[in-house]
Amino acid sequence: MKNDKALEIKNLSYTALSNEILKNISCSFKSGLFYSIIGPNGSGKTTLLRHISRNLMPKEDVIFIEGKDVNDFKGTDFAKIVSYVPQQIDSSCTFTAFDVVLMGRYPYVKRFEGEKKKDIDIALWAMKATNTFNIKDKNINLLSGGERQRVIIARALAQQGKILLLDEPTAHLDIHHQIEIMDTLKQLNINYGITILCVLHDLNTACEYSDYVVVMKDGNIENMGKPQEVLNEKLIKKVYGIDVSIIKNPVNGNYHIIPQSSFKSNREYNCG
Ligand SMILES: Nc1ncnc2c1ncn2[C@@H]1O[C@H](COP(=O)(O)OP(=O)(O)OP(=O)(O)O)[C@@H](O)[C@H]1O
Repeated sequence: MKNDKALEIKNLSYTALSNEILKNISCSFKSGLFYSIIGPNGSGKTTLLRHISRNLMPKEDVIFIEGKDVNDFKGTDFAKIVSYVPQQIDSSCTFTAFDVVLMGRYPYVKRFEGEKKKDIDIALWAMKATNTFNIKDKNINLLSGGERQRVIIARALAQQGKILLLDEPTAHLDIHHQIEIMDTLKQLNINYGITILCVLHDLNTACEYSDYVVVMKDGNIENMGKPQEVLNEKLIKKVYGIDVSIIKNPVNGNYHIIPQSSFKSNREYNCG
């Protein structure tokens, strides 16, 4: 149901090797909305996603999915709700792209039964949605970084979770595929009501696609809210230490952030 709490975090802290990486984080995410998690390198974004996805098991009574402690889910039940696209992809296997996407169906496949036609159809749908259908028979090792990234996103889609976590999903992609993947994620968010939490570095992409942004700094949530309400010059200076100008995107009227570099090129550009 739209705007119900899909996910709630209460006082999440995490220390590793004496580093306090997450500092008493509390926040909640409404169902069916698109959230971007932004912040400087090392601010704790990946560590936060790894806790939500149970890659780092949180303590009890800290992270709740639809009101239930994530510790209380069986593995396959959790995987039917939450899918995770990590930043680093293990490509040491020798499977085809299609095999990898079909693995996303593992929570639904009963032991000794194998995949059914429905699983295969959903895997093929996920490949079409991510524009990877044409490379379905290729060995995953032979794909480019961007192609592999799209296959991994397809695998997460095939899992059909209500909550999709993505860690820099466009990091290896060219500009065409960046837009294609972000548009696909937004369509899934709108058409299927999937709640999306997506770590992004590009502030303008975050502005374009997100209902809310979560701004992290030094293991804390510095601010959380609608992009145009949160991402002002003062906050960006505080969090990233840079000056920016904010204008209206002349094409669609959206908020657009322009970083101010102190470097001035001698080259002349004819911008016609
Ligand atoms: N297991 C660990 N042991 C020690 N330090 C860690 C561990 N995992 C993460 N860190 C540190 O915690 C901090 C936050 O890391 P994290 O990967 O969550 O940041 P991030 O915001 O995702 O960064 P980036 O934008 O560079 O991907 C970093 O300083 C990192 O070195």
